[in-house]
Amino acid sequence: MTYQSSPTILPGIIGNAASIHALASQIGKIAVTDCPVLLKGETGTGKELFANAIHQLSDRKGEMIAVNCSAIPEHLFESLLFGHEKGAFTGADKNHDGFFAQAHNGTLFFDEIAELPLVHQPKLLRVLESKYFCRIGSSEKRHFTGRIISATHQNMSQRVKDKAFREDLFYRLNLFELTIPSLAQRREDIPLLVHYFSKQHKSMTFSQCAMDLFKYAVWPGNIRQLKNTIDKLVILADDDYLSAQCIHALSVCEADPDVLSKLAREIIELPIENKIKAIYDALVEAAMDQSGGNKTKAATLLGVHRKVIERRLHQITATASY
Ligand SMILES: Nc1ncnc2c1ncn2[C@@H]1O[C@H](COP(=O)(O)OP(=O)(O)OP(=O)(O)O)[C@@H](O)[C@H]1O
Repeated sequence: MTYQSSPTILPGIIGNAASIHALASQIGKIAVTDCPVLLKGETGTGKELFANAIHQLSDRKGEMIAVNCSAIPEHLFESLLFGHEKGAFTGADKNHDGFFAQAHNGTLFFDEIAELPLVHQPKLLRVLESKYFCRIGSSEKRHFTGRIISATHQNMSQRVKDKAFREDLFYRLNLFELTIPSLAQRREDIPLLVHYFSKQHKSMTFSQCAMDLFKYAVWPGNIRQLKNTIDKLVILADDDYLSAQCIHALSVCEADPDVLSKLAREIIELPIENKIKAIYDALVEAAMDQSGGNKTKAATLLGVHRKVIERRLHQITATASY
């Protein structure tokens, strides 16, 4: 199964699912404004990549500064965000720009925003409302010119209900709230992504069964997990052809137990004239997969002449290449 190109729908983002097109269209309109954006989505769905795309499409001259809110040491919070003056505290031996200054005319990306400790939330709110901040040890007001994008995999409304997140800050951050779909919600993009990630190492061919396995596997880590799986598979592969059997042997991903019923459902939904062809193709692909790509062995498995397999594979390849 080969693909000639991987549609880049936004800078660095691969996808062709309707949900991703809808998101890209919204982002095209939002990116050019100064409005804060809250990106929601499961881990590994690409929230940071989308934040980057928004930054790049915004034409902002400054950099995007990414801050992981769950990893900021409590005692360094103010110094890291606001910066400090030389001599402001023991160890402050020179002036230091914090994240607000570093994101001058750029974007300040707060990853894992739900993890921002309650005690620090009013400090962030104050900058968002006033657009000004002061370095520690100075009363000079500095203008914050960056744009705020934040991201979370948590249910923010629930965090607000639980009093773990301030409601006023939440409403400041989520002027635009965008949800990145999970991989399970955009399974049709899996072949594109598999091809894109494998091509970063070398050109590989995947059997249809291998693709079906990826398409219906369980991906709790979403695109990050898919990428890591493909990286591992391509590095460990003995040649440039990967069958479902090789993937099973390396046990790199967990198959969805419902895979057969999902495939059957897809075939059932096809128009009547395509049903038999789809079953026939699936059988040829399965036989090729089981025989490790050997046409003679695949023909023996199906009880047909080798030429039947060759003809069918030729037709499948002609329609699958795009
Ligand atoms: N649509 C995509 N096209 C290409 N690569 C993608 C896409 N989405 C995600 N990735 C890749 O998947 C990995 C995870 O993406 P990213 O770090 O942006 O996810 P995240 O949602 O921010 O994760 P977390 O919630 O764990 O911080 C990265 O290697 C990224 O390049």
